[in-house]
Amino acid sequence: MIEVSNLTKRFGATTAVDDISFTVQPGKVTGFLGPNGAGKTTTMRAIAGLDLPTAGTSSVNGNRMNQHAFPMHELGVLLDANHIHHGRTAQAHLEALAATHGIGTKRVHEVLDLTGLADVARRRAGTFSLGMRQRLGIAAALLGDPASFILDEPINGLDPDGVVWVRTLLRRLAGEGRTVFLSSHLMSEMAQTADHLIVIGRGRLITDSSIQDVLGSGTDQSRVLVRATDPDRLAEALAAPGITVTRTATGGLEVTGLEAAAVSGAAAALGILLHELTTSTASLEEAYLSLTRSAVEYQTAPENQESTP
Ligand SMILES: Nc1ncnc2c1ncn2[C@@H]1O[C@H](COP(=O)(O)OP(=O)(O)OP(=O)(O)O)[C@@H](O)[C@H]1O
Repeated sequence: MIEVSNLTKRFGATTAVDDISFTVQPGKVTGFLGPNGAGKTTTMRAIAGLDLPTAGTSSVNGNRMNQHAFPMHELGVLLDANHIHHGRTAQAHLEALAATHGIGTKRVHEVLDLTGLADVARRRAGTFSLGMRQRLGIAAALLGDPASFILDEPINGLDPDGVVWVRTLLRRLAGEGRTVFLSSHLMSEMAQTADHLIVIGRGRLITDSSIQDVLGSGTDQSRVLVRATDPDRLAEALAAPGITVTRTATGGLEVTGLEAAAVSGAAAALGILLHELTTSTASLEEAYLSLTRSAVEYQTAPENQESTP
């Protein structure tokens, strides 16, 4: 379990993390989201004991990181895949790390196998692609067989096979009862991997909820997409307070405020045939954008925004 209590971190005049508190539960994959500069990396570095907070505390498996005798057995950390000795082979890099904790070569070979790096174990890490460095970083995080993990953008640079592999690995680690905390900007991937989400913006906590709750908060309602033989008559019949019916560019109808069954019932009563009836819920991306709209530090102007003279 990872616990963060009233954590604040300032860099000079910049407050990177502003009095945030949350708990990352074991047995789940928890996603950590926020716009650029929101304070995710700073929070993760503080949890890992790499930076001292200005105020507040964090603990991993019940203790502060600097109180653990063997940190690698408590927390697997991937913060920067480039933080490797480029002249060392992958195997030598892992062996050097393992030696600091009395971990044997057998475990080094196990994690090389687990991360698909066995064939390149004797290549210098400096020649690795970003994806291979990510795998090496994950291998290092796994070395101590820890109960908790923090991973900053672990799928950055991975090919589709690698992305699926990380997803499967993280789900398995959570399934074994471990605590898994990861950041990513890839919403579609987060939606498939995480059970729970912590969202921050400008250093403050915005949301600490299950992924279902976050999805439910993104738009007011689900939408029903309809394709029918007589869309105009159907639209007229569906019109009522609280219900919006709009025409789509391809001649269908998008209905909010009504369940799919009610739409098909109205169509049947009028003898209108339906070619398509689909309920679409908000994507995680929509939900996330709506949650963080006011917390985006580096915002691009909407494409259709007119410039003021
Ligand atoms: N060592 C540092 N010195 C000064 N300012 C820093 C330092 N590290 C982070 N910051 C600032 O703290 C804020 C939070 O940065 P942080 O890297 O934690 O955000 P993030 O959410 O991880 O962003 P991104 O998604 O872009 O990686 C930013 O304004 C950043 O410029």
